[in-house]
Amino acid sequence: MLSINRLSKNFGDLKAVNELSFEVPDGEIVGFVGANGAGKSTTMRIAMGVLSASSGEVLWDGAPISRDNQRSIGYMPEERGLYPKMKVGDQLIYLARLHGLDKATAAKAVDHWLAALNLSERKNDQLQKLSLGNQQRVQLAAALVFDPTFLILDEPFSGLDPVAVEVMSQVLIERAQSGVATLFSSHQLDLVERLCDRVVIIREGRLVANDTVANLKEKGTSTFRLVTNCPAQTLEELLRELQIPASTEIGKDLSQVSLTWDGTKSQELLGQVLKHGQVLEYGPIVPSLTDLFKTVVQAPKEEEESK
Ligand SMILES: Nc1ncnc2c1ncn2[C@@H]1O[C@H](COP(=O)(O)OP(=O)(O)OP(=O)(O)O)[C@@H](O)[C@H]1O
Repeated sequence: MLSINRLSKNFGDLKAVNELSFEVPDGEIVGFVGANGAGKSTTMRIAMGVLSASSGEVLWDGAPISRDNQRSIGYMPEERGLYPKMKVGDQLIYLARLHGLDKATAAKAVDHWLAALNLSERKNDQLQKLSLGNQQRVQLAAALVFDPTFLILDEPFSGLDPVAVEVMSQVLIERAQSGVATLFSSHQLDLVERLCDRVVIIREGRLVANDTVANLKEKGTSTFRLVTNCPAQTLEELLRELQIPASTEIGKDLSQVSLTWDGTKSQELLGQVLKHGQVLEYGPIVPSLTDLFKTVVQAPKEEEESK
């Protein structure tokens, strides 16, 4: 398990990471989400020991980062970092050996990951001759080739075509199923929603949400929608009678009325509407992770609220 405990990082006056705490349990994929400059890469760099913290700590299975446990972490840095002129296969073997694999095991692992990421034919090409998307696949192979227990991936999906996204997604799901703890940052919230057990949202270095996608959606569901063929005038009378403040919209063909409201007296309204017509749609509007993210990121900050 990866534990981030009250981690802070200051760059001069800027608090890039501010008392941040969360965990990535074994076998879970945790999505790390935040606007540009929120502090995701800084947190990941500190976790990898590339950058020092101003305060707080990062623990890998209860221990601070060391040469030993660094070997069990697959890292894909934002700035990438492979050798452009080295052949794909050679650098993966080099990395696997660096992480302690013997020659034969390293060669086998490289062939396995190149095949899994559809790169076998590029094994003897220089990295720089590959397209950016394929270079990114090699970066993922580099993070995986020594069979890490943890994965820290900084925007692994950026710039990938849909096929590559699918390949990478499957790889991450399989790794999680075999017990690997994965933290990945991404701005592709549809992917985060699909892949992650848990989502950590940060804003200006601070934690604003740490929950399952399902729980976040449940908490963020505050709007109801009802569509009916009951006459608009009748519906408006019902709303007045029940004192429900709702916005109604009459369909283009005038045969349907839809309304959205905060869910007050939803059952009573449903019962009344059914006496006057058919209910064609009824229920809470479940927000997407993108909607929730916008709400969280655009919400007034606490200090502004308290002014
Ligand atoms: N070495 C540095 N020196 C000074 N400021 C830095 C340094 N590294 C990062 N920052 C600042 O820290 C803040 C957090 O940056 P960071 O790269 O962690 O954000 P991020 O969430 O990864 O953003 P993005 O989604 O754009 O990659 C930003 O304001 C950034 O400008």
